Amino acid sequence: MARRSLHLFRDLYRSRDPFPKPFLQNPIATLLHPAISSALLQRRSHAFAAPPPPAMQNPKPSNGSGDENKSPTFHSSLNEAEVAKFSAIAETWWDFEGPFKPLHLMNPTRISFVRSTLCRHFKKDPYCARPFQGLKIIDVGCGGGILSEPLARMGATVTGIDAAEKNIKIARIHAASDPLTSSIEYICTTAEELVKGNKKFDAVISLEVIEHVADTLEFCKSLAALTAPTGATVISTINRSVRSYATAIIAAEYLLNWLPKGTHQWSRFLTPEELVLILQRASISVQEMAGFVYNPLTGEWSLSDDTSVNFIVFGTKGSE
Ligand SMILES: C[S@@+](CC[C@H](N)C(=O)[O-])C[C@H]1O[C@@H](n2cnc3c(N)ncnc32)[C@H](O)[C@@H]1O
Ligand SMILES: [Mg+2]
Repeated sequence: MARRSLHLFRDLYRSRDPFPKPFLQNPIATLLHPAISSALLQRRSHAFAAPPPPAMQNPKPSNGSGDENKSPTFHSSLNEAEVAKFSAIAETWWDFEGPFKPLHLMNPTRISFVRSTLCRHFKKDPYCARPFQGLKIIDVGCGGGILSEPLARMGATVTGIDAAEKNIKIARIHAASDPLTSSIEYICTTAEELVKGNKKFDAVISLEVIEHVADTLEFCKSLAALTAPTGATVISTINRSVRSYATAIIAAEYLLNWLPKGTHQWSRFLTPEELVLILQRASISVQEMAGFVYNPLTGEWSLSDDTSVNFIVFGTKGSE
């Protein structure tokens, strides 16, 4: 790996492209190069921009006011190849021993972060049964509804959106079996499409999605546009660190077979600093951050200060 890194450095300085693709895929080279973070930000914002999205199967959302044309234009952050990966295994969303087992195991921990940060922000009692009563929350990239359902059980009015129609179908069927979750509105669309309908939510939550989009800045701008002026945005993802290469890719995909091989591309991960900067550019200021750590002895996840692999951020609009 070290030798490969040296070759990549040599190629880097000979190349006209300041960051050739193999360089971006090499963890050691990336960590060693001081300018890599800002270059990656630039590259993610511009060079990786996706082609125009295919027409979604649902009609464009509309608030009926007829002023859709006044809303800002957001380019699609959709990466169709990434969405296809999830569509291919849509039937397994609610198989607790299947490819989404890590998300099921992580769910109580991430819900506890969401619950405490949102309750603090919206001055709700975190100890009552339905602390999110009265809040409109959107789960962007909801998959089969692993997060949407507990949000609804905690009293929120939930909208779940996902770019894959198959995921939405599974989510609808699963939610329909429980009166507490059957009110969830599931739509096959992207955040960018929904922005065109001038929709606003008290909280915009997108967990484990940003590492699968084509343009992180556009994606965050769409999340910001969906967030009400006094609302909150929560995002979780995986850090681009040597540890994440070893655990989230080598161990999870190749040694333990927790995830299908190729689920994640290490170069698409964001460091916490990069995510904070991107959100800042999208007018969201990060107020709280936590890491998730896995205990292999108990098989449980917990919140931690260690953000070296999985982490989650809570932000608010503007400079609040
Ligand atoms: C790793 S799964 C996370 C699912 C869910 N957020 C959770 O944590 O339980 C990523 C999901 O994001 C969806 N997705 C990826 N890019 C998207 C985009 N640009 N817009 C909407 N959904 C997207 C995929 O189809 C997939 O269901
Ligand atoms: Mg992921």
